[in-house]
Amino acid sequence: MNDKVNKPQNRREQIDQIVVTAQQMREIEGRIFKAGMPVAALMEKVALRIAARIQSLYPLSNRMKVGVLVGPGHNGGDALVVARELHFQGYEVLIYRPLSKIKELTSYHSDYAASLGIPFYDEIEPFQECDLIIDGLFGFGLERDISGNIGNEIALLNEWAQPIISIDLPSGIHTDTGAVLGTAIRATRTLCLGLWKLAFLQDRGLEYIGDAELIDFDIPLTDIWAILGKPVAIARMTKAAALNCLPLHRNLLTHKYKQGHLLLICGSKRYSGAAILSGLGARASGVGMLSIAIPESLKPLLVNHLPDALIIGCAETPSGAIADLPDTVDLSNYTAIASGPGLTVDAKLVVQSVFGAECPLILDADALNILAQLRTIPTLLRRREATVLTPHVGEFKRLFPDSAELLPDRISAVRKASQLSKAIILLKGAKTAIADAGESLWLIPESTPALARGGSGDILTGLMGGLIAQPIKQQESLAKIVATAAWWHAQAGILAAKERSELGVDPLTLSQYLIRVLLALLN
Ligand SMILES: NC(=O)C1=CN([C@@H]2O[C@H](COP(=O)(O)OP(=O)(O)OC[C@H]3O[C@@H](n4cnc5c(N)ncnc54)[C@H](O)[C@@H]3O)[C@@H](O)[C@H]2O)[C@@H](O)CC1
Ligand SMILES: Nc1ncnc2c1ncn2[C@@H]1O[C@H](COP(=O)(O)OP(=O)(O)O)[C@@H](O)[C@H]1O
Ligand SMILES: [K+]
Repeated sequence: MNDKVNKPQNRREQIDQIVVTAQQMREIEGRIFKAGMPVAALMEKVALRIAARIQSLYPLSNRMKVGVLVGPGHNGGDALVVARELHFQGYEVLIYRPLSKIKELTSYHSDYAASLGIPFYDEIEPFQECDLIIDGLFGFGLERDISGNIGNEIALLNEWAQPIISIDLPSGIHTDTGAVLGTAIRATRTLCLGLWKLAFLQDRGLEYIGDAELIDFDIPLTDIWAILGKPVAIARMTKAAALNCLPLHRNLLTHKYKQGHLLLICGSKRYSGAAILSGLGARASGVGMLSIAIPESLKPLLVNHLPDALIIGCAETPSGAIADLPDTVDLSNYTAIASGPGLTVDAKLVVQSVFGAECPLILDADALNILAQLRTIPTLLRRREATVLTPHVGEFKRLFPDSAELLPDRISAVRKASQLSKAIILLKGAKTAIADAGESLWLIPESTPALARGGSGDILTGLMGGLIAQPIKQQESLAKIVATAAWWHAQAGILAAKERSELGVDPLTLSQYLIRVLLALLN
């Protein structure tokens, strides 16, 4: 079983971890062309794979009318090759080509398609009859807003019911930020070509991208590393990447204190459930020892739910928040501390008291609000050990008002905040992003809106604390372990949603699916 964990990654596993900007994609392609690959040959190869995929998704039935939207660049060129192939396979094809000034290679394909008798149109109206639309208007070459008539025609097209497959990117979506440039195609599915573009990992463009899949066209890994460096600065957290950071196999001679000791500081009279949920998340991590500091009056409740945890009753403020940790607590006993869920901002003293701890510190929820009151950046810069912050966008804005100006470009915003504060920051969302002070950036590519539910973040805090507390392979960075926790959490959500529907993923259920994610990996 250990062999499974240590096995070298195959090409597809490596490709799946890579994310590029438009500029990087251009440079990588540039190397391929410079090495001798003809541009036309590459276009043919890519487009044949796209055509094959489209045929498997939409097999030819008696009547299948396909509308192909063709832009002025090589995205349009790809679309024309697809149009030609589908025509030869017996699909009824029509082409919308709104711009007459087009690149040379694209114009050759355009001439040939026309010579075959495929009809061309410069208005969208006739395409309402189509069973399927293929969007090859713009790919990663789109630099300015789509304007004028094309914009209006896209808006009209978006109101129709037939499926739309976008080639490379939905036309109108910015390759790096996911922003809508004027108007954009709302695709049912997008076939991303060669390497994942950044837009697929930004929340903003997701509603336009639809289902996303990668069409590999054998870009040599050496050309990728030559442009991106190795290890890459921005990576997608996939199963293959997570494998090394999960505590799947224990040392035979281990004992409980060797498996990490997490201190969770959470809960208040007002929010007692948050303490339970964080505790359940931590328990699922398999951490050797779990201590939970909570207001004294919650002790019976916590013992009831987590009999395995060491419950530390703390003095309470008049509002029922933790006033301070008891003198008997020695912070040097823990391998990680996680604080925040359910604390309320009245627990200011206790949050302040853990800043001096010499182990990784994870701050979430109210601990983040308290941090913002204490002045985020100077406070974090005084920390000697690593700090991990797990804000959602609202908390992020309170913590880092200056970096938040970069929103909705979440990736740039989280990276800047991390550089300024030297903390590892996990910005929650549909595509959660984890930045490590400019060192690395991890993105969680798969998740489910089923997780958008009060309390699911509390599970994540406990799980992450428990994972960080454990002895993970030394060469793995803390940011990668944080990203692994987020991956694990998201996978549990996906699995639970599959079996119980998106409404069936309450946080308690979510905590029970965490272990099933590991079981699936082991089997
Ligand atoms: N070389 C090849 O054959 C390959 C082609 N690929 C395809 O090529 C695409 C990139 O091709 P290009 O660099 O030609 O770029 P695009 O086809 O994405 O579009 C750029 C073209 O649109 C024009 N343009 C940009 N913004 C506009 C606007 N707002 N209104 C009107 N015109 C505008 C530009 O002047 C340029 O002619 C990829 O997305 C992909 O589909 C690659 O993925 C694979 C290899
Ligand atoms: N639309 C979505 N798609 C996928 N995951 C989501 C979505 N919305 C929220 N999440 C995830 O759900 C969790 C919510 O956490 P948080 O906002 O802290 O909630 P709470 O504090 O109530 O527990 C985060 O892990 C976040 O990434
Ligand atoms: K496109």
